[in-house]
Amino acid sequence: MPRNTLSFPSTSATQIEPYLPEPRDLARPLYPHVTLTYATSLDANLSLSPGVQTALSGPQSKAMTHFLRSKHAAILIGAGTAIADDPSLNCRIEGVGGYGGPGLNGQPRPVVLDAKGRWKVNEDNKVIKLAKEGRGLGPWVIGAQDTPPEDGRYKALTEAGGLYITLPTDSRGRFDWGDIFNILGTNGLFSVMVEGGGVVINELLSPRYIGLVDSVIVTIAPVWLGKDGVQVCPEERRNEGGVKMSVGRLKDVRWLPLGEDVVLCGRPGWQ
Ligand SMILES: NC(=O)C1=CN([C@@H]2O[C@H](COP(=O)(O)OP(=O)(O)OC[C@H]3O[C@@H](n4cnc5c(N)ncnc54)[C@H](O)[C@@H]3O)[C@@H](O)[C@H]2O)C=CC1
Ligand SMILES: Nc1nc(O)c(N)c(N[C@@H]2O[C@H](COP(=O)(O)O)[C@@H](O)[C@H]2O)n1
Repeated sequence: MPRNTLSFPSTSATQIEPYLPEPRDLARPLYPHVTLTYATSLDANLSLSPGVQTALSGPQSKAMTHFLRSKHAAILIGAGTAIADDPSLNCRIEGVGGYGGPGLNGQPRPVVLDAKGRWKVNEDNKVIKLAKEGRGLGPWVIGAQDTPPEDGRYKALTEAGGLYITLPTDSRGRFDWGDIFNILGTNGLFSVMVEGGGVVINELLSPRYIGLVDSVIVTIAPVWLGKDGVQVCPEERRNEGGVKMSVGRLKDVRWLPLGEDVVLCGRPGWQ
C-alpha cells in the first residue's frame, strides 16, 4: 500500500454525514449535489498570495477533506488553483482504490475550469501521474467552445483517461455555473465537491449562484495571513433601497473541532 494514507475517525464522520450527498437525489436526477469546501485563515485568506500554495489544514482536518473527497463523484477547482498548487486531487484515505482498496473505488473525478486555456497540462502534473499509476482518475478540463485545445496540450489529459469538455461563455468569458453543474450531472457525476480557489468560491457565494450549493464545509485554521492574500470576500449585496446588507448567513450550522482547527458545516440560507 502507498505510504502517507490518511484515516478519519467514524465519530467525526458521523458529525459531517448530514451535509454529504445522498446516494442519488431523485427530485433532480441529472443535477449533482454541490458541496462548497475550503480552508481559511482567521483573516479569510485561502493563501498568502495569488499563486502561492499555503498549508492551512492540520492533519485531522486534512483527513476530513480526504473523507469528503471519498464521498463525492467529482472534485472541482479553477485553473488558478491548478496552476498554483499542481494538486493531486485524489483521495488518500486508507481503503479507497489505489490506497489499499480495489480499482479506483472512492476516487473522485478531478474537474478543472479553464475557459482561457491557461493550465498547461502535461505528464509532469501530479494529477496526471497519479491517474497513470492507478491512484486517481484522469482529470476533466472544461474549456470554452471558441478556444479549442492546442494539439499536444491535452495529449497528456486523454492518455491519463481524462476528457476535454466545452461550454459556451458569456461576454466576460465566464461559464454559467448552472451549465457547469448540469454538464457534470448529465455525464454521471452526481455529487461535486468544489474546493476553490478564490474566484470560484467568491462566485458561488454570490446571491446569483448560492442556490446551486447544497452544503458548505469550511476549515478554519488558527493563523492570520495578512494583506494581499487570496481572500474569501464575495461581492457586496444591497437591498432595493441601496442599503448594504449581509451577503448571507448559513443555517443548520454545526462546529466540529478537529485538532487545532475547527470545521464549520452549514447550508446556504439566503435567497
Ligand atoms: N485554502 C484552500 O482551501 C484553497 C486555496 N487555494 C488557493 O487559491 C489560490 C488560487 O485561487 P484563484 O487565483 O482565485 O483561482 P481559482 O482557482 O479560483 O481559478 C480562477 C480561474 O478559474 C477559471 N474559472 C473560474 N470560474 C470560472 C467561470 N465561472 N467561468 C470560466 N472560468 C472560470 C478562470 O480561468 C479563472 O481565472 C491559490 O493560491 C491556491 O493555493 C485554492 C483552493 C483551496
Ligand atoms: N483543505 C485544504 N486545506 C489546505 O490547507 C489547503 N491548502 C487546501 N487546498 C486545496 O487542496 C488542494 C491540494 O490537494 P492535494 O493535497 O494536492 O490533493 C489544492 O489544490 C486546493 O484545492 N485544502
